[in-house]
Amino acid sequence: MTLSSDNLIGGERVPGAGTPWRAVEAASGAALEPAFASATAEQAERACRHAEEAFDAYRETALTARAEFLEAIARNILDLGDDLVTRCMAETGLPRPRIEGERGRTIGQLRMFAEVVRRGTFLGARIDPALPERKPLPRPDLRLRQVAVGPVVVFGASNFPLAFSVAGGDTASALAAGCPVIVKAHPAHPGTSALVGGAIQRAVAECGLPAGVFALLFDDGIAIGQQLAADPRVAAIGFTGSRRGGTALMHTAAERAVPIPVYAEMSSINPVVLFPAALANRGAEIGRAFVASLTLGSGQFCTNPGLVLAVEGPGLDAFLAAAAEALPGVAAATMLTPGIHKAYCAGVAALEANPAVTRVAQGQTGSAHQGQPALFATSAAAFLGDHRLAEEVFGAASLVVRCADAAELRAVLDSLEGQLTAALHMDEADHGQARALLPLLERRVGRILVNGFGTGVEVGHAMVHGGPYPATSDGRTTSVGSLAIDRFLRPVCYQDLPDALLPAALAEANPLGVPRSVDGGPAGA
Ligand SMILES: NC(=O)C1=CN([C@@H]2O[C@H](COP(=O)(O)OP(=O)(O)OC[C@H]3O[C@@H](n4cnc5c(N)ncnc54)[C@H](OP(=O)(O)O)[C@@H]3O)[C@@H](O)[C@H]2O)C=CC1
Ligand SMILES: O=C(O)CCC(=O)C(=O)O
Repeated sequence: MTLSSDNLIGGERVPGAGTPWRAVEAASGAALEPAFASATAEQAERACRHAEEAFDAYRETALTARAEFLEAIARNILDLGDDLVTRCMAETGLPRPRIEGERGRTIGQLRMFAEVVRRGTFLGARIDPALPERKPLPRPDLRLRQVAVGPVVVFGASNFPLAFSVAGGDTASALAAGCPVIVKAHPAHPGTSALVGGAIQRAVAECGLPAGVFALLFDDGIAIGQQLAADPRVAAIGFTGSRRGGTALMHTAAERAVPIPVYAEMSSINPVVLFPAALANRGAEIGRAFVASLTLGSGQFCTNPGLVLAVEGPGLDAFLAAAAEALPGVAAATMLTPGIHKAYCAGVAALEANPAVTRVAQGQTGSAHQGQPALFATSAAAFLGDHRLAEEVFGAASLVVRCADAAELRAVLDSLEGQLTAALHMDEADHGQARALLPLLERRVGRILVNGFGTGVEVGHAMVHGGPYPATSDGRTTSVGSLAIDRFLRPVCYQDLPDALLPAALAEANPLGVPRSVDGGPAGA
């Protein structure tokens, strides 16, 4: 399969301009063909214009047609076959099972959103029928539905080249909502992005949709992303990446003449709380499971367990001893980009240099592009006195905080910024202590899980992959699961519109057969 390096705009392949750049093979640092050229400002402008032109027609597509479009994207991605897998492996250094698994997740996610669209629940149709005889004032006929917000810009993530990238959760949920999508490809995997972008562009044509429904733009700098974020036709942004990148986009979006929402998933250290009974009963077992989660995918997950909290005692000692025994057996693994590798090494070096921190164990050393796993420990007092210890080290490094008692452990949790997840390791005898922490955890995190680790987010209807700032820019939302569609919808109320003028979802006969509430309850109740 020939790999095109063109931008995809308005149904066409459009070569970029300027100095060519190439993807880097993660394992060797060698340049990969073909050369990519960044989109021009005019091309980004054109993508926005096409998206705006496509918006009204696309947002009113029949629900079945939109669902079939999402399914066609899934099918076309699968049809890319091994070309997609091998290119993705080369660009990211991630192993085949991971890429194949991520492809399955991406396809499953698109199909889940197809089902969400078919059901029509996301339209949130509500009817308060007119009460003309009501005293002292009659009530008008009120009907509400959710409508798509407008063109959405998606920034592909470096660490999930499929599931959080060109056809990932942000794109799938925005398309499901009825929003055209413009993707700014991540320069760490442009070939993967080109292949997946082509699959979406083909699906647009096969389904007879307006060509502006999808665009893919390449850039190895921030100019195109900033331009897109500032474009008045763009209505919302989806982003997964660094805190610096996410907050820069938040600022751009807030400073526009018409500010728009940015849904950025950024940094998280995902506290793991080890309760006393669980530690006493199976501290060593938890230590081994923790090392497996810490080092999965070279730790390059925003859900990676970067902080462990426990009260001092023999159980914690057993946990640390088991982790210290397991970690040296773990090989160093290729990291996604030289930049991410460098940032990881700098984060580990800062922990090494901190006099209040001791190194518990290290994994094996590797090549110049591989990250060496590392586990550190510190006291609660030191952690509370040094905010740098709470910063994310993106990769397979974690910090154990030894607490004198439950009150100190609570104080450490209370000091944390917003997080994606908190993992609690507990046995039945720990329930009382865990219950006491739940209200605090609810304030800090998006997902609380028991006897597991946060890596490997399930794509479903009850999933929350979000959390208070800086885990995300808007803690009211999730970027994974069917609720992610709500980010790209807004409610419109129709008051006293004649039936003939109402959108089909709200017409009296309910021709779409979508679920609707009447007077706040189920229709017909
Ligand atoms: N929490 C998480 O899930 C993740 C966190 N990270 C963190 O991010 C670090 C860097 O990784 P990376 O994936 O490159 O993340 P970045 O946030 O640096 O980049 C993500 C995307 O946003 C773009 N971007 C970055 N800054 C801006 C800006 N100011 N204006 C417009 N666009 C911008 C990038 O463009 P370009 O690259 O072309 O400059 C890229 O397309 C990692 O070391 C890690 O700490 C990374 C991945 C996931
Ligand atoms: O753990 C996962 O499955 C998802 C992690 C994630 O969203 C990320 O690393 O950006």
